Amino acid sequence: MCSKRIAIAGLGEIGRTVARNLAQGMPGLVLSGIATKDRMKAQAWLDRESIPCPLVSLDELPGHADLVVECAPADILDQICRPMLSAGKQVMVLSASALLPRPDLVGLARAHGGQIIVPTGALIGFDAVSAAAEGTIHSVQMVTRKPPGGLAGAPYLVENGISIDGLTSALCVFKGSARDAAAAFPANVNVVAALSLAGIGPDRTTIEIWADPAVTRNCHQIRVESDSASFTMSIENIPSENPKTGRITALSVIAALRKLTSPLQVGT
Ligand SMILES: NC(=O)C1=CN([C@@H]2O[C@H](COP(=O)(O)OP(=O)(O)OC[C@H]3O[C@@H](n4cnc5c(N)ncnc54)[C@H](O)[C@@H]3O)[C@@H](O)[C@H]2O)C=CC1
Ligand SMILES: O=C([O-])CC(=O)C(=O)O
Repeated sequence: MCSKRIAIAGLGEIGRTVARNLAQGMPGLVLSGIATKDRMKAQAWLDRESIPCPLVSLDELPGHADLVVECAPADILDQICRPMLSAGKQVMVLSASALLPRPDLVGLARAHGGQIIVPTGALIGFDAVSAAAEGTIHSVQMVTRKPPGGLAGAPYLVENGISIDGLTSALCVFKGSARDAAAAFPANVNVVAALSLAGIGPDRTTIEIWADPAVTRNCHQIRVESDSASFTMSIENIPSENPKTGRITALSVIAALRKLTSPLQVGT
């Protein structure tokens, strides 16, 4: 049987870990292409890691892959998804915040037999949330606490003149819907965007975001009330070299990729 060809768009924190794992060998999957901004830097990294893989442009991805892992800046989500979905292929989307204002991409997938897969990423418990969503979920509330460096530069902070430099105690910088949070913090709370898609949608899912100098991890707490169960989940993510991104995110992608071809699937 032919292996499923997996390409990566964005060779940063997540992309490099996924590339390394695919290159080391994952049953039924093969690393087939990488699209990156800086080709020279990417080629030097591939050489150092002894990973043979073609570097391709974003519009060449459909010719090289059955599935693209999108782990690039949010503003190029469209450029990655459109060609793949129009060709009836799959995209695993990490920039979930950028997906919320683009329901047309789901329409495109539907029209052409393509698929968008949003992995659990840096969060937890999408199995329980999506199971509860088969019944009636009354509310999904999330609280995120990050070290200030994990929120630095977010558009909402800049536009509203909110300084988080030199904080000595926790500051609530945002309270509102997942939809508004995703627009306000596009590179910081993809987690709540993904959670909203698993559950009751971006307008009914709520989040508080705290800049907290007392934490060293990206901490997320979720409370779900539904007609089948009430549950509280929390995760404390160790930041990767990119302080915005928890280390577990790339591992979630690898686990989701492994499920695509595994003879045993565990979890919803
Ligand atoms: N869903 C989730 O749970 C999570 C999602 N994310 C999101 O995943 C995405 C990737 O995160 P990281 O790997 O940490 O980011 P990163 O900043 O480390 O890597 C992004 C890479 O994309 C490359 N890039 C820039 N422009 C490009 C272009 N035109 N074509 C191809 N590549 C380009 C950059 O050079 C960089 O290497 C981000 O949007 C981030 O916000 C991050 C953490 C958790
Ligand atoms: O959602 C994100 O973009 C990243 C995040 O909170 C984490 O890694 O814990």
